[in-house]
Amino acid sequence: RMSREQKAVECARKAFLTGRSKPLEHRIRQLKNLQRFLLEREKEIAEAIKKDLNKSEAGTQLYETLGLEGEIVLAVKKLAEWVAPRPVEKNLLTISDTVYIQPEPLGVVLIIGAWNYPWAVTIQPLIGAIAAGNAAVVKPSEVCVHTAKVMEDLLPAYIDKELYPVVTGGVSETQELLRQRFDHVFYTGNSMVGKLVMEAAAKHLTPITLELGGKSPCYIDKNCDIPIACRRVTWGKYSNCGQTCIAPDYILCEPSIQDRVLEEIKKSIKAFYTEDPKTCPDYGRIINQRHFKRIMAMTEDSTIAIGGDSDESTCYIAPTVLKDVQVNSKVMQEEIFGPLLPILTVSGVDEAINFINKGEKPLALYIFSPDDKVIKKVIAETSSGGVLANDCLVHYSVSALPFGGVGNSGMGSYHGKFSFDNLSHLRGCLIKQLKMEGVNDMRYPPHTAKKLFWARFFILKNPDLGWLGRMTLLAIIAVVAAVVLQVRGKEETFLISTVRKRLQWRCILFEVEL
Ligand SMILES: NC(=O)C1=CN([C@@H]2O[C@H](COP(=O)(O)OP(=O)(O)OC[C@H]3O[C@@H](n4cnc5c(N)ncnc54)[C@H](O)[C@@H]3O)[C@@H](O)[C@H]2O)C=CC1
Ligand SMILES: CCCCCCCCCCCC(=O)O
Repeated sequence: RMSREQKAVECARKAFLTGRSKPLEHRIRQLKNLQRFLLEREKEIAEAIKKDLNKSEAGTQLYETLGLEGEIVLAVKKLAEWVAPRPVEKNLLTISDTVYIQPEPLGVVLIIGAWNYPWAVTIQPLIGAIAAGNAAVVKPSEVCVHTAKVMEDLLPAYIDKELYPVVTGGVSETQELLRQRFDHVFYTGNSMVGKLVMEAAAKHLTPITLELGGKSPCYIDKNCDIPIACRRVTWGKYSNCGQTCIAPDYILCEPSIQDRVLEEIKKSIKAFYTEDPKTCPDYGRIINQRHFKRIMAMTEDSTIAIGGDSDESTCYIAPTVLKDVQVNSKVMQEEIFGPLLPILTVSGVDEAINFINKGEKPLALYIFSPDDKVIKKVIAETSSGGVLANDCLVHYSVSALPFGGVGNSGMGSYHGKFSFDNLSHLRGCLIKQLKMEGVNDMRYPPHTAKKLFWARFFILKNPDLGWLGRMTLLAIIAVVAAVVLQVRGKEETFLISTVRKRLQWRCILFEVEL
């Protein structure tokens, strides 16, 4: 008997094979339906996420649905351009051919979402999958019980439910899905499960995108405007109660500014979340007791400088800052994913860079400095999924930037056109005419030194030399063609003149293209 997961995949595959996901009009209609869903179901979305994560309605819009709407609007506007053939530069050998990249759908994509921004990380890949003409099986995180239910119950009323089925469930259902054959798996979540996803996908040689996490460092230079830096870091850290994949995980700064940093973070916490964050509607909760216990255990061997209060029954942990934290302390052993902000002191930017480079490549890296040289030095001497100077999180909202990790923080990227390209096959296409066979002589056996000489010339020369360069080169081609063709009779002389004329035409066409 087929499992529910198998049935969903088979249904999506069957729908994909009808070809209806491919026409541009279909993709745009589905994207607009998705946008309508976000607007018409705003209330249900907000209520569910309030129950799951204690997010306020404004917070849900600001951090989740606004970004999704922006991505839909962009995809609808740009889709005709994205799906169109992309002409590429040619070498002399292919100068008279049509050479281009044709993006084509991959097939059926599996989207496995995480719980922390359950709409953003589940629907954003779906936007890419629809735009690229794929079918997609959507698996929201079971950890956000109410949100998963809204997705399962309401989404099918808006978008093609056969092409884009929602499958809910936990670990065993996800494992059952992963046993099926997909054309791409897009996973968001922790690195440990990321490895299991990769292993399962390897069995079918299925390409994957892994949007993972890690410890994103934040270096604060002693010369920067500390109140402003700390305000931005406080926002980046405590939004969604620290449960953000790109939250600054820890601060690196010189000992001389640690107290000022503490003072300013304290002021910002108060300004954002009042004296009593527990009663503030903009301050979230830890997703469940397992994570609550995990986070609280991290504070055990460090000094709490700010916050530290907690309430297990409501999964509340106050915005907390730990000072003079040691490298081997518990809080530095794994991604915190909660409202703890450790400060580690370093002697300066060089030590900060060494420290960062000893760890895994992070998803985000933050530098606060007024000095462009310091910023550029950190960028040049480190690696991370994304890097931000003098702010936190906002790179996530720029559709023109690829969002994704590197090394331990993931592979592949998305947002805007990157989502489209990631979930498309970029097919290389070359269309040649059956004429001008003489030009090909240099590649046919018997191979000789002379033919090789001309092959080198034709293959290695890049005709992107401007108008004059191209004219000269095209003239040379005509001469070369004459040599290679080894003119032997009237018939072939005619051929040469045809080649020459054709090349001249090409030349004129090039100018028109310009
Ligand atoms: N790079 C990015 O865009 C993002 C990364 N993250 C990262 O995700 C992590 C937090 O999410 P998680 O707690 O992992 O979310 P989670 O517990 O919701 O798991 C994510 C998905 O994996 C599935 N899953 C869990 N265990 C599994 C198993 N053994 N086999 C197969 N599937 C399984 C779940 O059903 C769920 O759909 C953090 O490390 C965070 O940094 C979170 C959001 C965005
Ligand atoms: C107005 C600025 C909005 C900034 C948006 C930040 C959203 C962060 C979402 C991070 C992704 C994740 O952790 O799932």
